[in-house]
Amino acid sequence: MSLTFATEQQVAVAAVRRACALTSSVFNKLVKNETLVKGDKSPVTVGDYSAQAVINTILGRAFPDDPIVGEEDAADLRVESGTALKNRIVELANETLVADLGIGEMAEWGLGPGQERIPEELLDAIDRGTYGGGRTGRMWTLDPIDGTKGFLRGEQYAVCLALIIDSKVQLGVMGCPNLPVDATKPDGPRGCIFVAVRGQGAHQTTLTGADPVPLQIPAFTSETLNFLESVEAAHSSHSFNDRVAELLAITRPPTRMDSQAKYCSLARGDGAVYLRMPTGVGYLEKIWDHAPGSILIEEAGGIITNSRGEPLDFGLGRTLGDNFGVVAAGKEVHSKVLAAVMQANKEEAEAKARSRV
Ligand SMILES: Nc1ncnc2c1ncn2[C@@H]1O[C@H](COP(=O)(O)O)[C@@H](OP(=O)(O)O)[C@H]1O
Ligand SMILES: [Mg+2]
Ligand SMILES: [Mg+2]
Ligand SMILES: [Mg+2]
Repeated sequence: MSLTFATEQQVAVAAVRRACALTSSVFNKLVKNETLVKGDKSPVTVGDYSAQAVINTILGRAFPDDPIVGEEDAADLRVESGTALKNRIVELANETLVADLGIGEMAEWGLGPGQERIPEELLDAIDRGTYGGGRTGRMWTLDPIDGTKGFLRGEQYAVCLALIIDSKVQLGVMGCPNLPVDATKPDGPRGCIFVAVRGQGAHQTTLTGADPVPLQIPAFTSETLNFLESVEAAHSSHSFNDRVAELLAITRPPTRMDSQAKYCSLARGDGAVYLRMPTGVGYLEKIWDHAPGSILIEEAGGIITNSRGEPLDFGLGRTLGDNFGVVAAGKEVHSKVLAAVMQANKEEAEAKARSRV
């Protein structure tokens, strides 16, 4: 393991880039009967599974001793009723793995012509992601498609991968195939990769790795402040954000966007604040939904905490534990937003107490 994580970065970028090519082509071919419904009711597509199969295959070859905390598992594909879906996933994953080597890619990562896997190997690759996480050791965390709902709508989603060592995120790589390269040109070229390495900063490239741009969260004035928030009202409280915006006298409307593309947009200054407060249904946030985004924000000069001002804890297992939400913003803005979040929380608690008497 090198301290600069040069190899890890190279492997992670290659894996995310291949997965982005796969998900883009799946979107174009996606048909309804290839969409399952998991226990949590989120749509799990052939894209989620095959992207996890590809990335875990690459990680398994490059770093055979590293465990992976991945969102998906292959249980539904190992039963009779999952056969058709499994066959489609095997075909797609293999198509992606055998594509010609690109710049910075190595055949020993299981890539290139002739590197087809048998179905069992690909299902096992998906199940490499069942690691439980924890306080110590080196592990990867993967969300093969974050923002599945955005993906299905043809809007924003992200392929998200992070390396965690002893509970601290050291490397984050996110691929956003539908994100405009330049937010001021929404109809311009799309598709970006975001990379952050602890202590080494953050940058964005195109999906092919071209045009690297270092990322630094810019300063915002009270007139330019705005929120980034989930499209899905079930994932974070829109009304809470409205109240915080009111307390901060924010006039610009929020930008709604699925997935960790919100962290990417924040890191390059497309929006000023990412606020994700729980909706009160007891949902625990997952580490793969925040690990790469959190290091991107920190390396772009920002701060990310929960609504109590505490750092997110990536050492608790597959989840972030008790859900006190997420507040991410540039350094100066973060403290102001946090104060307003605490005020809004206090108001909510008081209103609740009043309704009880
Ligand atoms: N009740 C809930 N509260 C918060 N997040 C939730 C949730 N139900 C699902 N999610 C998570 O929200 C993620 C999407 O976030 P966003 O709203 O920012 O796009 C989902 O990731 P997946 O799409 O990878 O399943 C899922 O992990
Ligand atoms: Mg999901
Ligand atoms: Mg997710
Ligand atoms: Mg996902």
